[in-house]
Amino acid sequence: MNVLELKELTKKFGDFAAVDRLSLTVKEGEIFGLLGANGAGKSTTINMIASLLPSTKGEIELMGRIIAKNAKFAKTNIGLVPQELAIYEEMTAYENVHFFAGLYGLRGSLLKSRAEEALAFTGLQDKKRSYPRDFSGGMKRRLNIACAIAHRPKLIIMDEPTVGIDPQSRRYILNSVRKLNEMGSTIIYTSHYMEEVEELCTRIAIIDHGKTIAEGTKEQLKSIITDRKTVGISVRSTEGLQIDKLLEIAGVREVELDEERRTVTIASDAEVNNLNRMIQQLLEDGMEIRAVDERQPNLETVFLTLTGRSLRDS
Ligand SMILES: Nc1ncnc2c1ncn2[C@@H]1O[C@H](COP(=O)(O)OP(=O)(O)OP(=O)(O)O)[C@@H](O)[C@H]1O
Repeated sequence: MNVLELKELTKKFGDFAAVDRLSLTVKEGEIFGLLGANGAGKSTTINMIASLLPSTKGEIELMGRIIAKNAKFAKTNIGLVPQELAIYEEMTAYENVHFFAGLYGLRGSLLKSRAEEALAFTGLQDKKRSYPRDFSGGMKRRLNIACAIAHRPKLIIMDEPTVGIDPQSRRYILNSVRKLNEMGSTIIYTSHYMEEVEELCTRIAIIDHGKTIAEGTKEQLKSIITDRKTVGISVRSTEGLQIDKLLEIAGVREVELDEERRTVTIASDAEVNNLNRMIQQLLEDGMEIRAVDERQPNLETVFLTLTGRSLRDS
């Protein structure tokens, strides 16, 4: 079953299309990754799915129903973990979850028990009477999640839930995403951390300039670039290294120099046998070579190849 289908979804701010005829399908049971650089249109897309922002054009279907015509159905079946923390500092953790679960339509004793359950799920049961102003960043993020899941939505949307938190809380959140998925929720997970998306997501859409530029499993996305190889060469010092000379070598497409890690990364056409020539050039530049490794393509390489930009720097 398709849990979510976006059909030519468009959002314009004035003349600028932040989301531009974006189509994609999320199936039941998936952890679906939306991967894109800052400003690619991820949050705008999510805000439209969560009915927080009207679309300019196109359609959003949740389990076969158009959300614009089924507002209550959409509200009770979607849980949004927004990028900006949406919790009230002057309310206790329990009161926060109770309040949001009420907004999502829960009432009475069910509301109370589900609020407790969500706090337990996020490891905050001991803190239920505490105020979020005393929480660490990671605990606030967990409370933000508890508020979005108490009503047990079919579709949980997480907009960059691990931004700015410590590694331990990040691990906790990633594990929670997996558990929620195992318990039956379909998840949409947005991030510009390629490693997270690669680790968690069963299918991924790469978004750029408001459009889906590639969609598929990790393996399918990587197979787009099987005609490329990436070689990483570590040297003792990068001083004197001539990037333009490396770029003149047959087959070489891109050269990236990391002075801090003292490595040079060379992307090249896979079928051209040019490793000897690269090494020879580095030796001519006076480099002392420490290690050479041929890297498997990852989502970062896919992104770089499709958009011409690095996910981090753009
Ligand atoms: N209310 C608005 N008015 C005008 N432009 C907007 C508005 N909201 C978003 N934009 C623009 O739309 C584009 C997409 O923004 P969006 O926040 O959806 O990107 P994103 O992929 O979520 O990025 P980030 O990772 O930084 O959250 C950006 O260029 C942004 O400046």
